[in-house]
Amino acid sequence: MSKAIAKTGVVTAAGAMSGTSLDGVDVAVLHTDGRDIAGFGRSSFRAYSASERKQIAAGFGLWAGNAVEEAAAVIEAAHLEILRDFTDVDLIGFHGQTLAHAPRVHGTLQVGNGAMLAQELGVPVVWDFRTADVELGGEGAPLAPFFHHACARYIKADGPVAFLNLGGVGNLTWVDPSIPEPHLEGALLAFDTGPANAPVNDLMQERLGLAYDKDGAVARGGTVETGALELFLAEPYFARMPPKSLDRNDFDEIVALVRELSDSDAAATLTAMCAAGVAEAMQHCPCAPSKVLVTGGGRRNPVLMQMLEVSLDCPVVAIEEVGLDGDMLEAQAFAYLAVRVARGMPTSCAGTTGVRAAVGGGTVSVPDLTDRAAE
Ligand SMILES: Nc1ncnc2c1ncn2[C@@H]1O[C@H](COP(=O)(O)OP(=O)(O)OP(=O)(O)O)[C@@H](O)[C@H]1O
Ligand SMILES: CC(=O)N[C@H]1[C@@H]2OC[C@@H](O2)[C@@H](O)[C@@H]1O[C@H](C)C(=O)O
Repeated sequence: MSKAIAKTGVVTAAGAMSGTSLDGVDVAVLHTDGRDIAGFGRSSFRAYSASERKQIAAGFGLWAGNAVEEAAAVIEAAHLEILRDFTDVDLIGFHGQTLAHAPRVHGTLQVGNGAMLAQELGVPVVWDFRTADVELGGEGAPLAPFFHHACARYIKADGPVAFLNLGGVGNLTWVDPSIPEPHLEGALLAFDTGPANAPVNDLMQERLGLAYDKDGAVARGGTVETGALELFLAEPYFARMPPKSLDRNDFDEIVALVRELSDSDAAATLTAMCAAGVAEAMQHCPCAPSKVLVTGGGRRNPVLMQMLEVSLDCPVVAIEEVGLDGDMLEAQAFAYLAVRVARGMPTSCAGTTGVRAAVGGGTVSVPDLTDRAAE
């Protein structure tokens, strides 16, 4: 006996996301038919301990081996813990943890076994969202854009808007909500903008033993070193046309560009690099969006937000201004994508990952409840 997923109508899904900054697992509930947002449900966050963070980070950049298996075990245990509180949903979208991402060379690796989670939780789990896209020639990321299209319609945006996620890595989605499905390739342009908070976090950890530059307190007193900023913008990534995506550690060496600088000048310069990457990215938008809606932890950094306001030609606001939740948007996205995968709807297209045809990636694991029914 297995638990089937309804083929039509609004269902309730929970999305679980563990992002590149390794702060913890976000879980958020969404009511949707896979096309429109019918409503938002509750959400929760489960932080990683310092030792869990260390074990997961030991797997960064690796594709197999003990460190990867250990990281996967930590991811699975943390997700089981938080998701036990969400077994009343119809299905779960489980992103897992990206350990390595090199779509044109090796592929993409998100660890955590969704089939095991489905069996343990007794709820269907959709997982491994990125592999199919990469196998068909796509970047495998970003995948939130189809959800951004639904969000733009939900907030009744009357023209193009942009969603900017500032986590460890930055990603931008330009959306024209007036172009409906099934023509999303003309409605969306999305790609990673460059490093966002990851280099600042690494600097804070290395020099001050801090997890991040809270409220931009260190960067605030600093001066941006323009020479380092120019070297950063000369990186070939910025000359590439989208679609394009990044691994968390692709820009590791940029921390070296600020090695000689004081703590505050270095923090200011790395923060300015994040903003400059976004400014470069905006030039690719088919037309200017009316607003840039910022999600992810970077929206809490006033120094970064001010740099963005100065360097972009349109208003930049935290996404709460339009009534959405900037901490949970990615978790909600994977709830939305799970429903689409379960219903055979596409989750990426040429404008989002560069994949040639619209594809629906993901594995659906339905628990076998035979033993439970007999109990
Ligand atoms: N008050 C704050 N001041 C400055 N920076 C902050 C603040 N709050 C959060 N951040 C930054 O945001 C980061 C977390 O962002 P977020 O949770 O969006 O990342 P993520 O989802 O793990 O990453 P990604 O989207 O790349 O997968 C923190 O590591 C920190 O750098
Ligand atoms: C390979 C991978 O996990 N990429 C993440 C990462 O974190 C931010 C950025 O890089 C984005 O491309 C993506 O995540 C979001 C949720 C996405 O797929 O839309």
